[in-house]
Amino acid sequence: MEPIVVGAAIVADGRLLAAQRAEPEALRGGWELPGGKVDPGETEPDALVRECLEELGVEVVLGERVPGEWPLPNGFMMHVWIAGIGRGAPHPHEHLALRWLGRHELYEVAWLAADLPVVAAVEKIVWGGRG
Ligand SMILES: Nc1nc2c([nH]c(=O)n2[C@H]2C[C@H](O)[C@@H](COP(=O)(O)OP(=O)(O)OP(=O)(O)O)O2)c(=O)[nH]1
Repeated sequence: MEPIVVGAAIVADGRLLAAQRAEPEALRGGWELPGGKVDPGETEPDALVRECLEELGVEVVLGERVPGEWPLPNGFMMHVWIAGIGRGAPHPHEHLALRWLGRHELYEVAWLAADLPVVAAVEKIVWGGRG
C-alpha cells in the first residue's frame, strides 16, 4: 500500500484555512492544508483528526472526502477531506502562519506545487462553478 498523507480542507464562514510550512527548509514558506502522515495501524480519518489537534489545537469534524488523490514529491499520496471546526480556534503550533482565504483569495498564497490541483478540487466542492 502507498504511504498516505492526509490533508484537511477546513472551511468556516465561507473561507478555507491555509497553513504556512515552517520546515523542512525546501518547503519552508509554502502554504498547505493542515495534516500529515498516517501512522501504522491508524485510519486515515483518525490521523487527520490527530494532526489537526497537534498542529492547530482544534478538534475537526470531517465531512466528505474530496474525490481523487494527489501524488506528492516525497512518494506519498495525498487524500483530502472537507472539514469543519468542532471545538477550539486554530493556532499555528507547528506552522509559520495561518490564513483564512475567501473564494477570491484562494490563490493569493504560494501553495506548495502539489496542492494547486487540490485547492481547485476543494474550490469546486465548496463554492461550486464559476465565481
Ligand atoms: N500536511 C501536508 N503535507 C503536504 C501537503 N502538500 C505537500 O506536498 N505535503 C508534503 C509535505 C511533507 O513532505 C509531507 C507531509 O509531511 P508532514 O511533515 O506534514 O507530516 P508529519 O507531521 O506526519 O511528518 P513527520 O514530521 O512525522 O515526518 O507531505 C499538504 O497540503 N499538507
